[in-house]
Amino acid sequence: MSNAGTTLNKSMPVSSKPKERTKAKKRYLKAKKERRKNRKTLTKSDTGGESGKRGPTATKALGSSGEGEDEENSASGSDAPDSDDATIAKPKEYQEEQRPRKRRKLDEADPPESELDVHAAEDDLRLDDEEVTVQASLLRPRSPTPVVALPSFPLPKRPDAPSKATLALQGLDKALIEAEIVDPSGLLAFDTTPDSDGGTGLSERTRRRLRDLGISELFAVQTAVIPFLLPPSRLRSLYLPYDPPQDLCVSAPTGSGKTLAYVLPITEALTSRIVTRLRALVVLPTRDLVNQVRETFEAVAKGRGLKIGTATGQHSFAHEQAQLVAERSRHVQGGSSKVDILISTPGRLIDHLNGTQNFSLQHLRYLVIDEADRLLAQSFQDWLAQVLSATKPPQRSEDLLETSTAYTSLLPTSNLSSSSVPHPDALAPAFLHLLDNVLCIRTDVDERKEPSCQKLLFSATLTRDPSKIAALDLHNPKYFVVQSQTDRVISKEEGVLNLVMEKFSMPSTLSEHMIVCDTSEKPLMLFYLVHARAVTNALIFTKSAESTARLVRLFEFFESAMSPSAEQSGAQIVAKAYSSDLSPGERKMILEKFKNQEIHILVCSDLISRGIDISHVSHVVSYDAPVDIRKYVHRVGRTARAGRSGDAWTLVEEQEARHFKTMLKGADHLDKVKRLRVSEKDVAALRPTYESALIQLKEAYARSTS
Ligand SMILES: Nc1ncnc2c1ncn2[C@@H]1O[C@H](COP(=O)(O)OP(=O)(O)OP(=O)(O)O)[C@@H](O)[C@H]1O
Repeated sequence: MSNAGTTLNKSMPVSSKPKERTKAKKRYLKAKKERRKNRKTLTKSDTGGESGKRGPTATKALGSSGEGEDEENSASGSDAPDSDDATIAKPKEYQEEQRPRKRRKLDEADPPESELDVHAAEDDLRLDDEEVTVQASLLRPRSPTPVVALPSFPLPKRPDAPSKATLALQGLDKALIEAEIVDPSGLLAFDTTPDSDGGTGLSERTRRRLRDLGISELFAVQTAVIPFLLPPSRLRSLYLPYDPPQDLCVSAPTGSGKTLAYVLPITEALTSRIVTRLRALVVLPTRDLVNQVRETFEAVAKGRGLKIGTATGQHSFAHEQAQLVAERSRHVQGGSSKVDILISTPGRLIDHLNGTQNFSLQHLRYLVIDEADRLLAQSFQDWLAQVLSATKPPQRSEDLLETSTAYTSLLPTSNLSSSSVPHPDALAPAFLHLLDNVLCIRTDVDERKEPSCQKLLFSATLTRDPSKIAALDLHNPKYFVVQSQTDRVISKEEGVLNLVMEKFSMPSTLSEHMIVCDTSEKPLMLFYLVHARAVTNALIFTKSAESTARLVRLFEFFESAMSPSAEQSGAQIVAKAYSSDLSPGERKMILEKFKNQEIHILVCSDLISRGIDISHVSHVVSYDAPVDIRKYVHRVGRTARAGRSGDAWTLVEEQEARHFKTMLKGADHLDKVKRLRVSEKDVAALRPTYESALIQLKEAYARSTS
């Protein structure tokens, strides 16, 4: 408004005779009023008062003064328009179009009614602008109530974007998200006093036994798992038909003590058993591991009277049957077992399930799947589904008759002899309803009895593959993830993500190196490591049994040429092959010799890359680089076990370097593997011997093929 006033002031200088002009204005206004009155009277008489029928054309014909009146009405508010003028109201856009430019400019500044009139007579009259402005502000309608600012709606608050970790955790199994992250440095020392178990959950007897074995503290994974598996003694019960136990998944680095984490609680829990039944089954991928775990069980359970058996195919099937089952002449519904604990490979286990009378898993309290990711990837005879179904009673029918036939129909026909005798005490609680000759009358309050089998999964590279995990049908599983926190304390989310993203934890005492070299130089690099870097007490991994045998022969030629006198004096470095080409007996003997340090270097395929625990292994060499991170983790994990230090070396061919580095990078591990550059100067002294050993090897192969 003030702007408009200023504009007027400049463009219309005030006249020298204001008084006479004011009178003239009054006269003009009066005349104008008269004219308007007359015109209205005329219009009414013309239209007979039907102003509503007037169109825009008629309105236009009224001339400029009429138009001004329209604006006057609109300015006075649309709520109570003068009835006549309202009828000729035109759309705003239309009015805008008709107005002269100058008028429009003033309108924009919201002129008062009186001002409009003044402009209508602008050619004749010059008004004092300020006077007009004051009048205008006085004429503007005012609200009877004080104007209060309306409360504004609060602006919608944008929620904080979820963190990357939260997004990555979406869709994961709830049990996995709620995993417990365990710090590997958390050791728990214990003593052998009878009054307190020191938080271990172990009996005085077990603690004393551990002391005898040279163990005085529990490792981190054991401090987490043992109390979980051994609740307070009053709650310990072998069968929990109405409250089946929570299953368990454990991911912990290699050499962190996972075996004792299940051997100790199983031994402790089964010590109180009265009748021998097959109550613990440990499944492992190889015979060597079965033998190793058996030794651990025997060491811990010494003097407890627990019977421990193995099934690996190392002995004849009939021999194993005789070792495992007591009653084989007639069918016993509850099964018959000579062992409390069975350690087996999956293949042989299936053989016994299908072919050994009275071999039953219905009493199973613990089902341990060690190296779980490897075993779950193994679909041999659908072993897992068969084992799981053997732990459960056959589908229960509401009709007793049906259930008993349902069960018998599942049994091999050879089992259904007329001498089949039910032994009520031999049946597991969840199987009791299957008794042929016991009439049970069900009521509505009967609760379903569940099998009490608790599944325990262990690995350093636990899978989170949902399809594999789903096949296990886990019951309310509890996850423990042991992860190195050397740099900083990691959050629970991070811990779970590391597991999901396969960023596996390695022993903190492990040093890792890689040598990138030409393929033809790999044997020379190995000899360099043995002679210049004192790499003995070592496991050397190759990609196949064939390359294992060839490398051992080359090594022998090289050593003989390198120090012929050492051979006679017995100071030579001894390398032997360990592969699937050897018989089980030979393998056992070689492994024993290596453990006794009569063999200094064991060249092997991935047959023993998992689980094997040989305490004095101080070096691991991947002669052929591993193709995936799991293989790498398990290979290098044969050293730096149980808190000891160790070195891992990987010989990477130039064309493999990119893949190897990408693999390590994907596991967030590239910076941990130091590159060792071996120059020609470093190997110069070894080269002539190496070349002569190569010639000898060629000749030896030529002889054997001719
Ligand atoms: N509390 C302990 N105190 C001392 N030594 C222990 C303890 N627990 C386990 N060990 C030893 O640590 C070594 C490694 O244990 P174990 O073989 O159970 O490791 P692991 O976690 O199963 O490794 P992998 O994943 O390679 O199979 C074994 O020699 C075992 O005897």
